[in-house]
Amino acid sequence: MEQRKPAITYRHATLQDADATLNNLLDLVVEGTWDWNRASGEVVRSPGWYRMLGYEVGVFKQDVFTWENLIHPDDYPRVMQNFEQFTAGKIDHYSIDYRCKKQDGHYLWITDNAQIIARDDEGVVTRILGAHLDIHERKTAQLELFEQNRLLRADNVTLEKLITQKARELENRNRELQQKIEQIEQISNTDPLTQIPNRKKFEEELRTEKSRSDRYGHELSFAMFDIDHFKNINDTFGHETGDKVLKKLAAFISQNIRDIDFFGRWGGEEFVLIFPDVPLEGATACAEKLRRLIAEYELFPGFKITCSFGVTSYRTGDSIDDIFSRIDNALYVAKDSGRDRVVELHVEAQS
Ligand SMILES: Nc1nc2c(ncn2[C@@H]2O[C@H](COP(=O)(O)OP(=O)(O)OP(=O)(O)O)[C@@H](O)[C@H]2O)c(=O)[nH]1
Repeated sequence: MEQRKPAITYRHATLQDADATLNNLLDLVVEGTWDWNRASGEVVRSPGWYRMLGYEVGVFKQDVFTWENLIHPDDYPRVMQNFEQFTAGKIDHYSIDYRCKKQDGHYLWITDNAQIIARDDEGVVTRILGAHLDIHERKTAQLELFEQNRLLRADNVTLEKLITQKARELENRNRELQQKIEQIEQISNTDPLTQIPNRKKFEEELRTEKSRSDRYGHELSFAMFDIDHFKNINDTFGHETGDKVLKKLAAFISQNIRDIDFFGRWGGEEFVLIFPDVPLEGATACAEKLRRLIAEYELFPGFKITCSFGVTSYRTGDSIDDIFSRIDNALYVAKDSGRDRVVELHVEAQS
């Protein structure tokens, strides 16, 4: 039978060119190669070998200890035994899965394949070529499956128990997710400076209370207040002090309202209050109490502020714009008539 000649794919003018082709091809088709030479004691490793484990190329000494130090301690005896049997000619093939330490400290499952390519006159191995392949995903999936099968087969673990365990894990995961969702919701509803509800949350709350009032015919009132001459505070003491004033005031108001009242920051130096189940007169009295408390409160030693309030109540069929137009007018009148006062605007006053 005629012998098939190997096809000659490459012709190189120099050995250097041939080396370059070989190295580039190796880097393309195998993830990491190694080449052990007994005479020099060196192990030459390809760039892919370093990259697979996340190390900078060439960072290690080119000796066998580098390799031995990276093998997972649980796999080490098995790998060494296999390697010795291979070099002693007791097994024909060297192909073994084990874990190698990556730069980030985690371990990567690899398959290590090797071939003896030179022996001396006495038959002692003098050169071995090998290649590492990343099998991490496949191996970890396989091990998890083995573990589940093992648990299933174990006398004390029934399928039912395994399902219960998985269900519990899922429950914990769901609880964590729920907590994350609540945290995100909390952040999106809170004013970052004062840590009280923001305008978005206020508008949501307003819609809810409006529907509740429509449904049950409950009274519903609102107040908006604004710090007097706040611009002067910023201009005189600086923006940072202005921020501290806003924070202190927000905390102070929060402590002086009922739990069911809603208090939020509308924006800038304006704040809003919702008084569910309270008629206009009640809201005005509450605003008056707050106005007085603020005027008496020393935010910093010797430092006081005043606020102007606009108050109105809800009339069935009012739109949010109607409510705001009234409350804005009331606040405008409070400012225009000298500040540090509460002005209420009856529904009839608008109609
Ligand atoms: N420090 C600080 N200042 C703010 C913030 N938001 C708005 N301001 C300032 O609040 C000031 C509001 O000024 P004006 O609207 O003129 O009102 P005012 O000086 O309080 O005067 P009246 O309301 O008429 O009594 C502006 O100088 C804004 O820059 C904030 O978050 N921090």
